[in-house]
Amino acid sequence: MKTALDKIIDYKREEVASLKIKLSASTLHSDALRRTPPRGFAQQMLSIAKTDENALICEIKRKSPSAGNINTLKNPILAAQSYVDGGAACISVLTDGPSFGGSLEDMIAVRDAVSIPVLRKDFMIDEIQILEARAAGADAILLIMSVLDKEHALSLHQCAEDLGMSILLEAHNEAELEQALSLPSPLVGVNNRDLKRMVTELETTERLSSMVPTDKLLISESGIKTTEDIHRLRKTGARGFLIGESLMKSEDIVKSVRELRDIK
Ligand SMILES: O=P(O)(O)OC[C@@H](O)[C@@H](O)c1c[nH]c2ccccc12
Repeated sequence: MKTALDKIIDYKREEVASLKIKLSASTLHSDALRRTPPRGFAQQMLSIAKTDENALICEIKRKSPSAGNINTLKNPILAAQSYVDGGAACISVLTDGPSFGGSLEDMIAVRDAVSIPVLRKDFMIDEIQILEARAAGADAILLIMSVLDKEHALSLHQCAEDLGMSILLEAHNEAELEQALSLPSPLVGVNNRDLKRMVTELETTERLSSMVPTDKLLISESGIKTTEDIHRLRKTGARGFLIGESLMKSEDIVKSVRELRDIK
């Protein structure tokens, strides 16, 4: 049986095919090169982590296959500004439409409104999506190891790096983490959510953390709700945290971000 993730990748292939009909890679490439250089996403994460503080990637997320509707969010800029005011290191914007209700326009609006680095969060399977991301201003992309073999991951990594972008590598199990660690990017995310089974367990970061060497930044992703969660995850050495749903549902986003950032 096809998992939700398989279905997403099926329609991503169609999206990529129609993007290639609509826009040529060379046009997107020159648009991407004409942009001012990316803001240093990795640099920002690493410099905060070095001070032993929590480097938060706060996410704009309208809905998801696991949670359903999260926040219909008329204006993603307001949430993004609250993330900045609360002390987020960086912002992630989900741009997938069918499953997450996002769009590239959301990312563009947020990137224009803030001065911290912004990640375009989508399911990257082709270089053209990376060119499109940079042409739209994105500073960083996510590469999900469970949908890419090593060679494919390496070529997408190279493409992003050539454009000066940062790369967040995502793993959910030992084999995926091994693959992520073989790539140059220092940003290694462990997703607590199993995208195939849609189960979220903070134990995932606890189990995998010992594999991550000290020259990489361990970023715990998904299912983080409370300061207790962060306190618990810090014991694994994680200093980066990717948080979406709980912040999108918060009544006072600035306060929530600040609390999650300050807890030790
Ligand atoms: O909303 P949460 O549980 O705080 O999770 C945020 C983020 O980790 C999650 O959106 C995510 C992590 N990796 C992904 C890959 C695709 C889509 C979504 C994701």
